[in-house]
Amino acid sequence: MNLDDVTAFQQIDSQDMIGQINGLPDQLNRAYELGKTFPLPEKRKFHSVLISGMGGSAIGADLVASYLQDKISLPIIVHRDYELPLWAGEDTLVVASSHSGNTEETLWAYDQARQRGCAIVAICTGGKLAGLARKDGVPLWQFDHRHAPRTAVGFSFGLLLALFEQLGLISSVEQEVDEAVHAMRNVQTNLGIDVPVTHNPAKRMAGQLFGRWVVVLAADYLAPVARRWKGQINELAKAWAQFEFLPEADHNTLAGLENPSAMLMNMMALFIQAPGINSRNQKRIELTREMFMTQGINTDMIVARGEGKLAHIWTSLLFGDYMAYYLAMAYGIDPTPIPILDAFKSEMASV
Ligand SMILES: O=P(O)(O)OC[C@H]1O[C@](O)(CO)[C@@H](O)[C@@H]1O
Repeated sequence: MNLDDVTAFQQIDSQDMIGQINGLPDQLNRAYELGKTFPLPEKRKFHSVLISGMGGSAIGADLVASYLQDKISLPIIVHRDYELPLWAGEDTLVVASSHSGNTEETLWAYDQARQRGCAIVAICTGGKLAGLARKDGVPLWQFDHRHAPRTAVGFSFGLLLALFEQLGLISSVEQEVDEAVHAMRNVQTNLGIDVPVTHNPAKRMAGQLFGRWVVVLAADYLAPVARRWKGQINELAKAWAQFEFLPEADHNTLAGLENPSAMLMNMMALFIQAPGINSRNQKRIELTREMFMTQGINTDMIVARGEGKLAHIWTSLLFGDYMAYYLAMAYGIDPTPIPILDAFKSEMASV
């Protein structure tokens, strides 16, 4: 597929996924402002925050947790499962985050949080979770968004940020949000569908990844961005990908670069770098990449843009979203429907 053939894109992309990706800076801004208008739980003093969600509704929580690691004194745990940990109790704020409001793991966690007397906030577009929150008098943060949950990452992130601010758990990050939005708009000028391959790094990278096994590596506050890249490659391009976090990967993954050699020769390792991450981790990224190359593995580096952490997170995330979109186009695959995940959900609902 010619990655400059915009007419062919329009035929494949049945539900305007590219429109959603283009709209992410506005979405982030809107969500952050909207979150400042929503109701809070009565209790305001917590020892911990647990955010329950899956897939596209969990990744925003990962990003918030790592962005706030040096800004908040409470632990934030992202929970992608049914049973809540024993420590979750009356001093825990549980945020149930589900775009559809119908994800069974999140509804299960919501139910347990109610039984344990946790303070709860429900974030969703509707569904069962909205109904339960209304019935139970739980603060309901309902937003309007009619596309796939993974395209609502600006909402799942921006609403949580506003929640923490409203609760007084962090000081205002408005300036950083503005800077991130500005930096995203800047990088978009090189990433859009009208920008030809010769000037478009996301298209070029998609060309490199076509037919390859992909691993994305990152450290520090960019670790969840590697996870987002992996999820977007899976769900948009219907392609295999994995993520690895540094420094941990230097203590095991590196040792696995020998076998099976045929598969490793078909691998592409992507490293996400930024000037704001711990200087030892920056060094590790360079050295780890060198080790991969010495083993004969193809690599590439993505350098986050903008000044602050939030801009780094969002510019590198946005690059990944465009790249995954172009990879879907290269494979000739509609990036929005995820039939196998839907079929699996129905199967689970029937047993
Ligand atoms: O945000 P929801 O509606 O809870 O869905 C969670 C995840 O489930 C999926 O629909 C697939 O199972 C993902 O696309 C989504 O991110």
